[in-house]
Amino acid sequence: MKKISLLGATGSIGQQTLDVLRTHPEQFELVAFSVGQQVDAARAIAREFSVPLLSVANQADVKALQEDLPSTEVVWGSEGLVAVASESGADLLVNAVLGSVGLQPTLRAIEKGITIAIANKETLVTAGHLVMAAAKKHNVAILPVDSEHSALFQALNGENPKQIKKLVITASGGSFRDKTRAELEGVTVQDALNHPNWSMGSKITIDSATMMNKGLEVIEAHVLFDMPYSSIDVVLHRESIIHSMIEFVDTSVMAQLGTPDMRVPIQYALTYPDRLPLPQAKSLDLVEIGKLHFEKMDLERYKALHLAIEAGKEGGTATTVLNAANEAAVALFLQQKISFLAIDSFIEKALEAHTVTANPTLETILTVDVETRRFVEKMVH
Ligand SMILES: NC(=O)C1=CN([C@@H]2O[C@H](COP(=O)(O)OP(=O)(O)OC[C@H]3O[C@@H](n4cnc5c(N)ncnc54)[C@H](OP(=O)(O)O)[C@@H]3O)[C@@H](O)[C@H]2O)C=CC1
Ligand SMILES: CC(=O)[C@@H](O)[C@H](O)COP(=O)(O)O
Ligand SMILES: [Mn+2]
Repeated sequence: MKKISLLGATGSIGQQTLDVLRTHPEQFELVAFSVGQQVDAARAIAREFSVPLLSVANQADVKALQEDLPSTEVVWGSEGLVAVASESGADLLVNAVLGSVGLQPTLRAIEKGITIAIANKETLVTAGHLVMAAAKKHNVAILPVDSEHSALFQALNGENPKQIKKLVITASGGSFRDKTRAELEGVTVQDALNHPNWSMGSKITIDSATMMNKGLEVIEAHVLFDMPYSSIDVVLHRESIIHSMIEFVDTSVMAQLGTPDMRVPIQYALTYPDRLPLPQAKSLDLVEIGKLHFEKMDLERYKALHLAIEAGKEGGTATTVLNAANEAAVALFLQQKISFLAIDSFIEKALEAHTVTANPTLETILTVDVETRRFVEKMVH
C-alpha cells in the first residue's frame, strides 16, 4: 500500500485524485488531506477514507469537525498544510492546492524525503529553483501532474534530457480563442469560465482564457526539465488531444496523446514508473476525431503569455511577482472588481514596479509575494 497525503482534496484535481484512489483501494491509503472552506465535503472524505489527519483553512471550523470526527486529528491554517504534507507518514504527497500557499508544505515534504506529485504549478513558478534544489539535495522525485508536463515526462521516458532539442507545449486557446483582443472588452466572468475542453477550477480556467496558464506552464517546464526558454515552444492545438511533445536532437518527435482526462496524469504520477488500468477513462479514437489542428501562437493577442516568458527569462523574483500579481488579479476579476483585460495590464504594472532579486531566498520570496498582492489590490482602491 502506498500512503498518500493530498493537499486540496475538495478541488478539481483533488476530487479526481480521490476518484483514482477509489479505483485502486488495494494500492493506496489516504493518510492525510487538506481542504480550504468546504468543511462538509471534508467530513465526508474523512469518513469515506477513514483518514487520521485533516487540515482546514479556518480555525473556526476545527472544533465542530473534531467533535464529528473522533478518529481524525483536525488541524488548520498554513501549519495544518505543512502537517498534512510532511507529518502524516505519507510516501507520496499530491499537491493539488491552489496558489503559492503550496510552496512551504512542498519544501517541508521534500525535506522529509516524500515523493511529490505536483499539480500546484504556482509553487514551481514562484520558487522553482528552491523546490528543485531541495529535491536534488534530498534525492526526492518531483512527478508532474499538469497534463502537458506529464506528457513531456512520459515522452522523455527516462531518455537523456541532454538529447532534447526542444519542448513543444500545446495550448487549447481557452474560452476566448476565437475572439480578437478588441473583442475581449467587456467579456464576463461566466464567459471566461466556459473552457472548451477541460472542466477545472475557476482560477486555472481564467488563466487558460488569458493564456497565463500557458505562460505558467512554460516556466514550469523550464523548472522541471531544466530547458532554456529558447528551446520551449507553445503551439495552439484546439482539440487538447496531443498534450505536449519533445523534439530530440535527431529531429525525432515523441508526443503523448489521450482524451482530455486529468485522472490519467494523476494516476500516472501515483503509480510511476508502473501503470494501472483506468476503466473510467475513455480510449482515444482518432478516426472519430478525424482532424487535429495546430496554429502559431500570437504573443500580441496573448499578452499574458508574453509577460510570463519575459519574466521567466529574467528569472529571480520576476516569476514570483508574475505569479502573485496574477493570483491577485484573477481573484479580483472573479469578484467582478476588475475587467478581463485589466488582468494582464495589472500584472504588467506589478512587474514594471519591481526590482528583481536574483536567486532569492525563501524569506525574500514570501515577502515579495505578499507585497505584490498588496500592490495589485491597491490598484482597485
Ligand atoms: N483542474 C485542473 O484540471 C488542473 C489544475 N492544475 C493546477 O492544480 C492546482 C489546483 O487546481 P484546481 O483543482 O483546478 O483548483 P480548485 O479551485 O478546484 O481547488 C483548489 C483546492 O485548494 C483549496 N484551497 C484553495 N485556496 C486555499 C488556501 N488558501 N488554503 C488551503 N486550501 C486552499 C480548495 O479548498 P476549498 O475548495 O475547500 O476552499 C480546493 O481544495 C492549481 O495549481 C492548478 O493550476 C493543473 C493542471 C490541471
Ligand atoms: C488540464 C491541464 O493541464 C490544464 O492546464 C490545461 O492545459 C488547460 O488548457 P489550456 O491552458 O491549454 O487551455
Ligand atoms: Mn496544463
